[in-house]
Amino acid sequence: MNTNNVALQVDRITRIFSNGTGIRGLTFQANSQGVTAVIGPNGAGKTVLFTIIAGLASPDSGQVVSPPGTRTAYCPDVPEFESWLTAREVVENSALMSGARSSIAPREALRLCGLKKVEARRVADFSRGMLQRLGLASALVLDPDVLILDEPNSALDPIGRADIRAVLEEQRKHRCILLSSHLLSEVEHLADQVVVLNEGRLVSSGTTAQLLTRAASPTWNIRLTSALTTEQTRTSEEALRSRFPTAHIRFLTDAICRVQFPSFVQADTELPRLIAELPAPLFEVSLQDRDLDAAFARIIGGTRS
Ligand SMILES: Nc1ncnc2c1ncn2[C@@H]1O[C@H](COP(=O)(O)OP(=O)(O)OP(=O)(O)O)[C@@H](O)[C@H]1O
Repeated sequence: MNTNNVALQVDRITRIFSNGTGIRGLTFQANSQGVTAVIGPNGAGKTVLFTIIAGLASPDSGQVVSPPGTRTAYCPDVPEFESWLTAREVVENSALMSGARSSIAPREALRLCGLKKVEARRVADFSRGMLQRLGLASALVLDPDVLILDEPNSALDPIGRADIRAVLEEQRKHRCILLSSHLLSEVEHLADQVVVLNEGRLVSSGTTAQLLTRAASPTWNIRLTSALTTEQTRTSEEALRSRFPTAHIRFLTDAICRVQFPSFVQADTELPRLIAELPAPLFEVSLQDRDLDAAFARIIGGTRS
């Protein structure tokens, strides 16, 4: 393994439960700085994978390799704490457990995670969102090289999500962050690398841009400056379909033509030619569904058994 920039090498990890579910032969690596997101539908195997990487469970086979001395912290989706402790005591205890001088002091971690005002409150009255913030604060003071966050924003309101995103944007510069999330817009903002699991298998991985390009069957709406007659849309559709046989071409209205190409590569060469052959001048061209949700649906849709 090239240890220079790699914090984590997940090597053919398999864990199968007696009911046949689990994870199978997962292999990927994560860099020392940056965010690797693991995404997948419910039951895909994200939590099983994370607990193995964190050393809380053992795989049936395969291994997780990290440089010697790597410190790992794992934060479950809704962490549990002793209910009689205050938020500050929880984070201070966590800092004590780290046994090392952390680069983030407890009070700073509480502030970063938006808990300064409630640091003296007992966690018994904390909401799920506040517990998620507290879980992250407790993990940060451990100063981990690998920070594993299982759905860190599942219980957060939009302000909470923005707060945590800002914390992770800063923390990604210092450590390897491994996170899972069903909020793909958050993943798209944060992740340098995305690993897609489905039914326990790795079905795709790469940068967000690579995933979007690979999974895409890109579609454009082409709006014309003037409306066509019914006869014009019919003959134009026929002519374009015979000139561009691999594209799906359909007039949605008398002034909007929808075109879908099998790949971006093909669209790069064919879309300008197709626009030049339309029977009226162009008003605008807009790319449809260019987000991770759409790519994810296509990746998962294409692998469901
Ligand atoms: N202790 C266990 N015993 C039996 N099956 C288990 C156990 N833990 C997990 N599984 C199964 O392994 C599969 C993966 O579960 P996991 O919790 O990792 O999914 P996930 O991707 O985290 O899902 P979600 O998005 O719903 O949190 C599921 O089918 C689950 O039922």
